[in-house]
Amino acid sequence: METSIRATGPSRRWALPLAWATVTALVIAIPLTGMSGYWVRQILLAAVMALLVSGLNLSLGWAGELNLGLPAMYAAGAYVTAYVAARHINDIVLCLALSAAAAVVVGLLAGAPGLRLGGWMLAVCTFMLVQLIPITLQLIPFSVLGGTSGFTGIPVPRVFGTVLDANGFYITVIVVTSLWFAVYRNAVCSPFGRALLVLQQGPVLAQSLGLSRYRLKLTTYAFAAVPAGLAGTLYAYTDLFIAPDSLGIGLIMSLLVASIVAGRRSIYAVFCGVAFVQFINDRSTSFGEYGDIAFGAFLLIGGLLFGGGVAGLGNTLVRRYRRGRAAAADEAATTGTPPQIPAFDGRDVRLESVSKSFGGVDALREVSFVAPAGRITALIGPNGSGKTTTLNLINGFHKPGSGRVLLGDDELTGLPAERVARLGVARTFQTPAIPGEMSVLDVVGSGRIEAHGPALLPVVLRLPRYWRAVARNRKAAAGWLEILGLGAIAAEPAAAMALGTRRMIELARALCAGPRVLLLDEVASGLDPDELQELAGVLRKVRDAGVTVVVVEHNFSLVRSLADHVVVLAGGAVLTDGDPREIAEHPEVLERFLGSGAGVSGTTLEEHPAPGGQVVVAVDATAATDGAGTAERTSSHE
Ligand SMILES: Nc1ncnc2c1ncn2[C@@H]1O[C@H](COP(=O)(O)OP(=O)(O)OP(=O)(O)O)[C@@H](O)[C@H]1O
Repeated sequence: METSIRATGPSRRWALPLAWATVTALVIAIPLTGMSGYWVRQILLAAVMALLVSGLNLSLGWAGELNLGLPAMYAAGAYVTAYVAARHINDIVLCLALSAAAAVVVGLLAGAPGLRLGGWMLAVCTFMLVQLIPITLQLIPFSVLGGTSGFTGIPVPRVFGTVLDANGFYITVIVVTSLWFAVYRNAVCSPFGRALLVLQQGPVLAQSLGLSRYRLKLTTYAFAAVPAGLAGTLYAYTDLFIAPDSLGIGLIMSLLVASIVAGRRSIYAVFCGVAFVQFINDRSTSFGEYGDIAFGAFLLIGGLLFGGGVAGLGNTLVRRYRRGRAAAADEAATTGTPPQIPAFDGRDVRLESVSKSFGGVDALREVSFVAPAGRITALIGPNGSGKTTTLNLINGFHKPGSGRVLLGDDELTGLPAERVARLGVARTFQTPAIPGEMSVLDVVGSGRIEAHGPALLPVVLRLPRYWRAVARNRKAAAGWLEILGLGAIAAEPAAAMALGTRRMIELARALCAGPRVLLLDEVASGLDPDELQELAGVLRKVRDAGVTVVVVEHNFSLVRSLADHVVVLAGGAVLTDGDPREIAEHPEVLERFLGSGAGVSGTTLEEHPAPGGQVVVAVDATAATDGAGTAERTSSHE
C-alpha cells in the first residue's frame, strides 16, 4: 500500500514497473538455462494458479466476501477458449478477451444476488455454482463440450495467425500473468483499494463517505473474475485438454491455502503461496487420498496462526524500516506555514416536524429547527434525548417516520446515506471509525475518494488523470493535517493512534471532503485541554470559511465559547433553542440538566471542564429546596 506522505515523483513512479519488468524478463529467460520440461511446466501451472489466487484475494481479502465460485469462472474461461479455438477462430488474444468476459458474466450471475444478500449467502450461491459445473456439462450435447469426460482436440495456440511453439506459449503465459499482476497491484494500491479498506471497516463509514457498498463490492467481484477467465484460457492451451474434475471444490481448497500462506491481501507474495501449494500437491501423492485432509487441516491451523501470511510479515518489516525515514521526511515537510482554509459553500439544514421511533421508543417527536449556513449549531441535551438520532436523520442513516429534512432547498428525507454524503454532508462518529492498515494521510484522503477519486480504468493503467487526481488529493489531505497540527504523523498507522488523535483524524477526513455541512458527534470527548483549544480554533475557522457545523456536545464550556446557536433536546423533543447565553440562563434547561429531583430553580449556570474530560456543572442554588448552599453535580460524558 502507498502510505507515505512523500510525493511520488516521476523517478519513483518508474522504479516499481522497472523492477517488475526485470523480474518478468528473468522468468522468461528461465527455459534458456536448460531447465527440464518438468520445471517449466510447474512454472506455467504456478502462473495459472497465481492468477486464480489473485482473484480470490480481490474478493476475499479486499472486498471481504468469500467467493467460492472461482472454479466456475475458471471453467467458463477454459470452455470458451476450447470451443472458440477448436470450432471457430484459434487466436490466443481473442480467447483471452472472450474468456475474461465470460468469467465476468458467470461471476455476476452468481454474485449479484449473493452480494445483495451479503455474508454467507454469497459463499452459498457461489458454492452452488461450482456444483453446477458437472450438471451443466451433462446437459450440453457431448459433441459440443465433451461432457464430463473432458474437452479434447484443442489446437495449439496461435497469435494473429502465427503458431505459438512451446517457448512462445511460455512467454505468453508469463507476460499475461505479469501484466495482470501490474493491473491488480495498481488497482489495490490506489484510492480504489483504500475505498475497499474503508468498506471493511464497516458499511456505516463507507456510506458516510458517499461510497456505495453494493456497487463497490460488485465492481470488485467482477474485477476478480477477470484473472479467473484469463487462467481458464491459459489452462486450456497448456494441455490442449480440459479435465472437468480439476475444476471442482478441491481447486478452491488449494486456492484458499495459497491465499492464507501468501496473505489474503497480498500481491507479489501470491507466488510464495502458490509455490507452497504446488510443493504440497507434489508431495501429497505420497499421502494418496489423505492430501485433501492435509489441506483441510492446514486451512484450520493456517487461518488461526498466519493472520497476514508472508505478505503480512514482509509489510511489518518494511514498515519498521520505513518509519524512521518517513519521520525525518515528514519533519521537514511540517516546518512550513499551514495552508489557508479553502472557502466552503455551506447550506442551511432544516428539520420540519421530524419524528422517529424505534419499536416502541419515541426517539424524536416533532423536532423542528434550522441550523443556519455558515454557523455553528450545538445540539445539547441529557443522555438519550435524541441528539445522535438527529444527526443520523440528517445524514441519512435513519429515515424519519414523519416530517422533512432539507439541505438548502434540496430534500434529503429518505435519501440513502451515500447520496446525502455526495450532496455535501460529512460527519464524525461518537466512536471514531478508522480503518486498519491505513496511514493517517490515507485515512484523511479517503474523505475525497468518492467525489475526487479517479475511475478504475485510469487507476489500473496509471493514466495522467490518475496521477493528477492523486497529487490533488494528497495535497488536500496533507493540507488538512497541517491545519489540524497532525502533519508529523501523516505516515503513521491511523488506527493505532490515541482516542483524541483519532477524533482529530476523523475531523480532518470530514473536512477534506469539502463539505457543505459538517456533523460532529461528541468530537471533543477524549481531547486534552490543548487539543480542545486547537479544535475550537479550527471549528471557528471552518465556520468562518462557510461550513454549516452541527455539533452534538456535552461540554458546555466548549458549546458556550463556540456555538452561535444552541438547540436543547429533552425526551426526543426540542425544549428550547437560542444563543448560548439565553440557553445558559434558561430555567427549564437548568432543571432538566440537573434533574427535577434536585429541586433546583437555578439562577445562573457556571460550568468548567474537570480533569478527565468531565463537565462539572455548578449551580448557584440558593433557592434550592434542600437548603444547601451550592449544589455540584457531575455528568460524565466519556
Ligand atoms: N437504533 C436504535 N434502536 C433502538 N433504539 C434506539 C436506536 N437509536 C437510538 N435509540 C433510542 O433512541 C433514544 C435516543 O437515542 P440517541 O442515541 O439519539 O440519544 P443521545 O441524546 O444521542 O444520547 P447520548 O448522549 O447518550 O449519546 C434512546 O432512547 C435510544 O435508546
